[in-house]
Amino acid sequence: MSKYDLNNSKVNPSARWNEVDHYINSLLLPNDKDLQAALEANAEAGLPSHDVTPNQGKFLQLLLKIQGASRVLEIGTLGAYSTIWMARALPDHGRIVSLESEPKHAAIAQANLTRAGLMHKVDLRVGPALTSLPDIKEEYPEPFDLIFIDADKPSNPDYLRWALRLTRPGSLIIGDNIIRDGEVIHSDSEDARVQGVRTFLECIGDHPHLEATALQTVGSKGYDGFVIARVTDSPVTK
Ligand SMILES: C[S@@+](CC[C@H](N)C(=O)[O-])C[C@H]1O[C@@H](n2cnc3c(N)ncnc32)[C@H](O)[C@@H]1O
Repeated sequence: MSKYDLNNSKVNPSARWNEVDHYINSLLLPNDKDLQAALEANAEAGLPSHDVTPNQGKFLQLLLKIQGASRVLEIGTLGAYSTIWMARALPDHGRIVSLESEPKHAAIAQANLTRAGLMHKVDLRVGPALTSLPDIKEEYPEPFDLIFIDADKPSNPDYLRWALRLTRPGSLIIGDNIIRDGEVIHSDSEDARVQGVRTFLECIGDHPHLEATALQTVGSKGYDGFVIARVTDSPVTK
């Protein structure tokens, strides 16, 4: 019997998800020393391993390229692993603004971005995102092409309100970690992160100018998923 036989109750399916991620990555992803160095520096500094997986980073990078994005906003930098993936997809004049509340995380992020030669494309702001966002609106009058929301989940409904102010028809808004091991379906959850994600998804679903879907994912970081919403110029029929 294969060790991956899911009918075998002794098998942990996450081992299979992990190995499939490794298989996919070995075939499709670049062997990038700066991305690897960023993960190593994050671990050495004791940062939580809450960065996107390599194949998710590549997915974000492809979305930026498909979107032709040159102005990107990220809420939740951590050690800038996702920032590096996205900054690599920007044109020469492109810019990614990344918001991080923890000074220690931001310092590691800055070192990782500097090592990767990307600091000239990144505006890294330290402080609670809800404090930084009004300044961003003042300083960046042009709408963002893509916003990646990946910080404290209870604030996701507020981040969505800001994202709608900072985008234009055609912009993409992406939210990470919205499945949460399936906990998202529990309306009576006492987890503020689950409730934040549920309200976020409900606001997206109710908004007349957002067309969206959410995908469940499995992989080396377990069972989770993301939502992708596109801002529309005319109301969406749902
Ligand atoms: C999931 S991690 C981000 C991972 C990163 N996007 C990546 O994939 O490499 C979330 C980050 O958001 C930061 N964060 C939490 N609350 C925040 C807030 N109110 N404002 C800004 N950043 C916040 C945390 O300190 C943490 O570094």
